[in-house]
Amino acid sequence: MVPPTLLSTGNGTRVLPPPTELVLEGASAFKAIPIIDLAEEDRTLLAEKIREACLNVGFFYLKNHNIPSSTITSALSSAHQFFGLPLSKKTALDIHLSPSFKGYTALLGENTDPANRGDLHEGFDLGSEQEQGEMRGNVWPDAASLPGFRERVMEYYDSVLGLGRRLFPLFALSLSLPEHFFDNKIQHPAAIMRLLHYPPQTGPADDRVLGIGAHTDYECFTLLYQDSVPALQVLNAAGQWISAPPVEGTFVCNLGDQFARWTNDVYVSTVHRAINRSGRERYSIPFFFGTDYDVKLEALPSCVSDDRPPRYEVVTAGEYVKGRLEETYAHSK
Ligand SMILES: O=C(O)CCC(=O)C(=O)O
Ligand SMILES: [Fe+2]
Repeated sequence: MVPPTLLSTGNGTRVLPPPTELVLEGASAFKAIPIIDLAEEDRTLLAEKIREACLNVGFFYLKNHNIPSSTITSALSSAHQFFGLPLSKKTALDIHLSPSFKGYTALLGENTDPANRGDLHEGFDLGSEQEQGEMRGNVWPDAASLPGFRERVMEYYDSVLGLGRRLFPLFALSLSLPEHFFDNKIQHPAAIMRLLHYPPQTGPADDRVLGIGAHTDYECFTLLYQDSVPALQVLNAAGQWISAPPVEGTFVCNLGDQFARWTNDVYVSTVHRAINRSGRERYSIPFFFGTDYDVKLEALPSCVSDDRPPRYEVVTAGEYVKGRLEETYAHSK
């Protein structure tokens, strides 16, 4: 683990040293996922805890996130209702019909790990209704089938978007950047949210069919709400799958590949998967927080040093995610 890292400026203010000095090159065989308490009032300490989790694990639970439990319960029950619709109503919204990758993915319709045969979940993807970019364009079940669905789901979307916006200044501090560094890059974020349903997997295990195959996420970070059914596992540097079970009152936050590129691999985008062997239906709601479409993912100044030159070609955030989505859905076209 990383030793205490606070530097004193002599006038009482504390500044975190450049994160490049602390990189362990993915050497962490973590055994558990840390919990970060957003009620912590010392922002430097909070940023330091986030930094440690980002350098070593790439995953953390967030507690005291201030999203009302009624908003969460209502989004979860909307997911139950949506997946309970007749298959024809769901396939009418097939994600393959949408140029912006919004809508329904059937069981085995997605294959997150190319070595696998398809993922054992069904999903419903949606994005911002305000965003003006190329990825705009939600599709919805007709209001008569699911009255209030759109409103309830968008209320949840807006709340989690707000939580994501609160995290960016903390990520900035954790990277020794000015607190408001990301503000002008998340004006119209193309954040994608998914409702997911994992039926229980029974019978003999086929390692090529999992709830969701081993993968990393594409955006900056993901805020995942999982119901009370465990399934999520996170890969540590020793090649062990570490469980990330539901912890009441928390979201799981994990870093994605946009952040790994931006931080020049100083922060880790950790491989994870989900397998539902609980015997119960499982529902989860990942929210993938990417930046504005045109933001260039150029190695951040605090993440480059003589020993650590930029590792990635510069691309825009939007093109990067679009390319990854095209690959994901290509197999089932
Ligand atoms: O449902 C989960 O626990 C994980 C979902 C996930 O990893 C994803 O959708 O990228
Ligand atoms: Fe994921």
